[in-house]
Amino acid sequence: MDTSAAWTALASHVAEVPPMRELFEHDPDRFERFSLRTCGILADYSKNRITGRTMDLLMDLARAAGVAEKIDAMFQGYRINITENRAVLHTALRKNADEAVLLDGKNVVEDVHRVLSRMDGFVSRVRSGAWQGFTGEPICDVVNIGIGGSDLGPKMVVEALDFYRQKNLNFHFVSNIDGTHIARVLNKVRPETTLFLVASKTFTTQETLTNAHTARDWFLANGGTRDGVPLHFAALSTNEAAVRAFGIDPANMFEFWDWVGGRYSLWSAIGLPIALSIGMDGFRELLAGARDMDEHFRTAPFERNLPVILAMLGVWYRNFHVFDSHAVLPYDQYLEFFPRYLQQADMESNGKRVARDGRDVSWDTGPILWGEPGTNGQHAFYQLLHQGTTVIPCDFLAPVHPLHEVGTHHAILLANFLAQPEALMRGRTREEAEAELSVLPPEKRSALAPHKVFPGNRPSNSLVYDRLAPRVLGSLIALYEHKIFVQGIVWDINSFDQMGVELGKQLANAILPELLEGATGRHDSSTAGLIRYCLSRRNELEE
Ligand SMILES: O=P(O)(O)OC[C@H]1O[C@](O)(CO)[C@@H](O)[C@@H]1O
Repeated sequence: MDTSAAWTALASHVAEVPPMRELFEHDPDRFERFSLRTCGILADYSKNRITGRTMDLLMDLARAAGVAEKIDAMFQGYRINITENRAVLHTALRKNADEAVLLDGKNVVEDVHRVLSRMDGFVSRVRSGAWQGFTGEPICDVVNIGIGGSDLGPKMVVEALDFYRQKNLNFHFVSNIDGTHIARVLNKVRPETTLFLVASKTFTTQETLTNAHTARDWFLANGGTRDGVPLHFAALSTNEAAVRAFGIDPANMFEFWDWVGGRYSLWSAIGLPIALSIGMDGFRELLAGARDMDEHFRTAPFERNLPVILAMLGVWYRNFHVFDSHAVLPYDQYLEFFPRYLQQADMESNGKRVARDGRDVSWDTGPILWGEPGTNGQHAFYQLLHQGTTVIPCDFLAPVHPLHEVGTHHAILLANFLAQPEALMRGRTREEAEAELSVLPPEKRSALAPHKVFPGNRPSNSLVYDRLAPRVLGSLIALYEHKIFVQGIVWDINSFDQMGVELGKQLANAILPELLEGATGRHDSSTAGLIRYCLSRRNELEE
């Protein structure tokens, strides 16, 4: 890849791009040239270190990498997850019922809509109160037990769409094996009125099964009856045998399939908490928003294709400027968990060091993704964004309209949302800093001025939508999914496995019996020393 003509051209082009301040001064139409409106989102990418030529070269690279062919292959259900020999068909989860996607000759869209209608029935019974617990009371609390993709997606969306939540239902998400997590939730709910959703694609994940057992034990120890278990436990999974073995009736299981990656699963039965919260119509709107973005991604020319543009800008910074990290900064409190959700989507997908053919890559792959809602982040880490020695490309997101009516908050929020990218781009020169300090005596002025200089030329994208609603949220999530996909193609990695999470799990499984039995096995001196310390301190603390 890094020896291709497109790559080489980009490498020598880096030095040709003038600072953004200059580019804006010379081109009053820069916003029009480098912004795009699609699927309810206005994306302004003009505050990037790009010229028209940069974008041409980036699109050449996308073409050379075979992005168009790979998009087709994904949508058609080819087994592009080569290490697991699986299709990657989360896009089929948002197809209309009259569409078809064939996998091994079977139309998977029929399966998708069969499960959607089962979800529909369940959701309306729970929401209307027709679904009753073992004492005849309706459900008030839904506890989703899952981790990774079986937690982050539904949790992020339930929180993001809390405005639309049916208010007599409360949602809780338990993921961590740290017993504190489930204990704190169980303290807040009653067995009579709680519905547990055990969400796990594989139904073998240690954290989820341990938490699910704890929940069931708590249910039975607090008045719940064995006959009541089916009224309070449902499973969201691909693994019917394991669901049965756990003791959940398959009648209470909402199915999905191995062609849905965990981090792409919120559109499947894993989205049941979302549907319970906002209703099935709302869930279908979320799917429709993703479908809008799928269509845009599948059909728009690269030059007007938002996921491709954002992906290639990311490649520009990661590979040609060697920027390590990328910040996602929603100026929308409802999107509090969006960066955390994207961490799995992006870093589990593209945190790879081996190319599809098994050879080590000689180029950088996925960045570190992180972020926090604005304006909170401004008072924490923005100092580094503006004046640190490292450059961090940012995505700023904001709604034009809030979903509340409290005072002037939204104008203040938007002012900050608009000012931060401007400040990052413009910076402040030494002359400007000195001019601001003109009231000071010259020696004080020159001592202080360097500290007030902002280098500027720091890139960002601004994404604006009308107001956070299921449809636009669906589009936003799918936008990032496809961005990640395109980058994986350019980096020639398999974005759909996650083997990097295995080794730690295996070693933890080896250490667990040592902790339980109080013995230390064969480890390096550091790990052995830590195990010995924990064992002896534990004994001392328990005495
Ligand atoms: O849904 P499951 O099978 O419990 O897996 C949970 C998570 O664990 C992983 O396999 C590894 O962390 C993720 O990819 C997945 O989302």
